[in-house]
Amino acid sequence: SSKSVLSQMHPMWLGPLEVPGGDHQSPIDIAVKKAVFDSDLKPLESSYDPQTCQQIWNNGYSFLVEYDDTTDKNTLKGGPLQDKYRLCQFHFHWGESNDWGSEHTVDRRLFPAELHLVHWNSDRYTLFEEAVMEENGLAVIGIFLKVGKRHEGLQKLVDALPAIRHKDSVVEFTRFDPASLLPSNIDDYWTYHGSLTTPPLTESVTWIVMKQHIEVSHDQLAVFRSLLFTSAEEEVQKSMVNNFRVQQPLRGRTVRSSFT
Ligand SMILES: NS(=O)(=O)c1ccc(O)c(NC(=O)NCCc2ccccn2)c1
Ligand SMILES: [Zn+2]
Repeated sequence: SSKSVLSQMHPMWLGPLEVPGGDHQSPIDIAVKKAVFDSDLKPLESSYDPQTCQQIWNNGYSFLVEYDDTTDKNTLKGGPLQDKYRLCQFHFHWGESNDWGSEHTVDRRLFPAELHLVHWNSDRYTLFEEAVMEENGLAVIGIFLKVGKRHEGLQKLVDALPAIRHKDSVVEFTRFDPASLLPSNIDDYWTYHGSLTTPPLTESVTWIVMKQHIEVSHDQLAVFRSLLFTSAEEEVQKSMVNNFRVQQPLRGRTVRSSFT
């Protein structure tokens, strides 16, 4: 799973840190007209097993739904990827209002939230912690959330949030199908090479940002904002909102699109 060394390495997330010398940082603004159509990009192939869903927990920065990634039961391949990647967790970033919250933007347009499905290269590495340090180590699918109709698949997750309000709270969470959160069209996406958007900010991510968003209701998103950054012991409780990083310079990178 993806917790462990990463969270110990950075006890405090002090906001959008600049990484000295990092020129492949994420997130970025996706300028649609500047994206280059690449006909070699294949359709994405994902295969997820809901039975491998294990827990949902608040890590003090977001909430994560974690999967058993000790076998090749949840795989992602195709698209821009040369190898097979294994899902380890998914999480979200969101704002205090519906006007902002996403990490990536499209022609500077902000969305109220963004879902990240985190996969690591199981053809070349044996652990997430290894892959996170390598250039071709991770593949993260980014999906924008818009406020609209209620998302039936999301509700099971929303109902679990009150049990993990505080930092470091964990509850068992089973039989959740991550595919239920994918938009109907996963063939249209942008892809570029970038980084984790939180410490350690390593430049190990092949980003795959979906053109089609998913819709969630205002009330569902409001439950995200009821989470807390702080642990139960802390006197001052802080709402978990605005847990996104600001857009980073493109530094000459090309964003490719799988569609014209
Ligand atoms: N947001 S992201 O780029 O998809 C991503 C994916 C997998 C990850 O492990 C991380 N980062 C991560 O887990 N960092 C350790 C916990 C932490 C530390 C500081 C701020 C936020 N989160 C970010
Ligand atoms: Zn993320």
